[in-house]
Amino acid sequence: MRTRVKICGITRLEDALQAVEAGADAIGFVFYPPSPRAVDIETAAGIVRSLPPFVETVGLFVNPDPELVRTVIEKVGVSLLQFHGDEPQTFCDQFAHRWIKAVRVRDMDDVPAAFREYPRAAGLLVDAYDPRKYGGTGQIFDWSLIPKERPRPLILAGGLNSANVASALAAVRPWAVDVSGGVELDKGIKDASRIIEFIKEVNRVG
Ligand SMILES: O=C(O)c1ccccc1NCC(=O)[C@H](O)[C@H](O)COP(=O)(O)O
Repeated sequence: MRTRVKICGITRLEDALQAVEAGADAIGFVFYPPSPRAVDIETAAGIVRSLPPFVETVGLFVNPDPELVRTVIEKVGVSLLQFHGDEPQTFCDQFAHRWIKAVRVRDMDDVPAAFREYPRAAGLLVDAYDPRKYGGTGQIFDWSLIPKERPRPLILAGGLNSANVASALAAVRPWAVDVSGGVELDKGIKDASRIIEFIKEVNRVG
């Protein structure tokens, strides 16, 4: 099975179109104002409306006000929600919309515990733990902490780039990979050649 690719932290139409052209399956928008990759609703809506069909569009939130999530669903039209904070399952499940949950991995039980805690999540995104940041850290973590046993799809994130993604795929065998900093020129500004190299490398390994 081909490994899916999500390019996260999109703030510009040209980056979204280049990601799709390069073969990205999903693009992510950060609706978390403290992030240097935060995007406003009007910009994200304009990007989503310009995309071809069959591209997953992901709205990322960190401990959001539910009203913000509803506004993003209604005005941007994202196809999937990503909760990247401390949201419990009851919170994530209130929007009648498909969602995934991010877990920042520090020890062996974090992933099994999250699969138990979020049985209604469409998948689990595993990311590096940093006490100062919820995500977009640019750091890899110890992939041996991810169990082989997974009841639902697992998405690997955290410090991935074209130089390390082959080892990551060999070690983890995830359903999908998620990258942000590894394909950027600057925060929120993607680099077409890095996106192309990254996706080429994922497809080479499979
Ligand atoms: O990207 C951010 O700034 C961000 C801020 C707060 C929570 C999540 C955030 N990004 C989440 C993502 O999905 C990133 O793609 C993921 O953390 C990996 O980022 P990177 O290590 O830079 O590839």
